[in-house]
Amino acid sequence: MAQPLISPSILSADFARLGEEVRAIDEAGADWVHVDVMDGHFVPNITIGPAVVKALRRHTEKPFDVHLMISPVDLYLEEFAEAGADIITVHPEAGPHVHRTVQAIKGLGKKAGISLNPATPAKMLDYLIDEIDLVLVMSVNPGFGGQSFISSQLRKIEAVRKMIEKSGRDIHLEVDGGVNAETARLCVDAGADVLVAGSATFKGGPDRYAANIAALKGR
Ligand SMILES: O=C(CO)[C@H](O)[C@H](O)COP(=O)(O)O
Repeated sequence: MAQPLISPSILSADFARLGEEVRAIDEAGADWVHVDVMDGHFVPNITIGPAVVKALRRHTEKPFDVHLMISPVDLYLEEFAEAGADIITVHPEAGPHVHRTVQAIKGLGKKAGISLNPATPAKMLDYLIDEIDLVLVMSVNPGFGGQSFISSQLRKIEAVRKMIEKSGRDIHLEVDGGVNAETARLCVDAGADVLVAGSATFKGGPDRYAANIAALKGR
């Protein structure tokens, strides 16, 4: 399979040692660092905020791929941008004017992503595809790591890949949720070029990170 970029979700890292964990995945071959931001309102879990993103920034130069599962979202874009996010991904359901949210992210000089929940159709991208840098297909309902991959999302990945090709733009297609060495292959075959993996990266502890990332890349 083509080799995808791997963006380990630090949701599955040891939160008591987050800086070390970020350095360890960087050294183990992670391409990006995926930061899951949850507010206990848009999704039923609470994780981390911009202060933690800022504190982690000095531990790696790899791009910070920040997935905001918060509502309202517009209020916090600037803080995450200043904290060191490189890519900021939002859900269309997180506010009334998602096009404006994308413009705000771009206005902050950051790459903008749109995340599609399992029940959100690819069609949602029709009037956004010309503005964005990344599409994140959620292959679990957002909120928690360690869930099983929802295989109906493979059709959506294929549909989004076609939309990206038609747009002629350079847009990443990222998949998040239940990604392991086996589902990684299915996602890449369907058209994904970036894979988020929490459990499958961090399982077995730091000594395993390099092998886990290599397996996700299909090596
Ligand atoms: O966004 C997320 C949940 O909302 C996580 O990034 C995702 O679930 C990754 O965890 P795992 O690889 O363990 O499934």
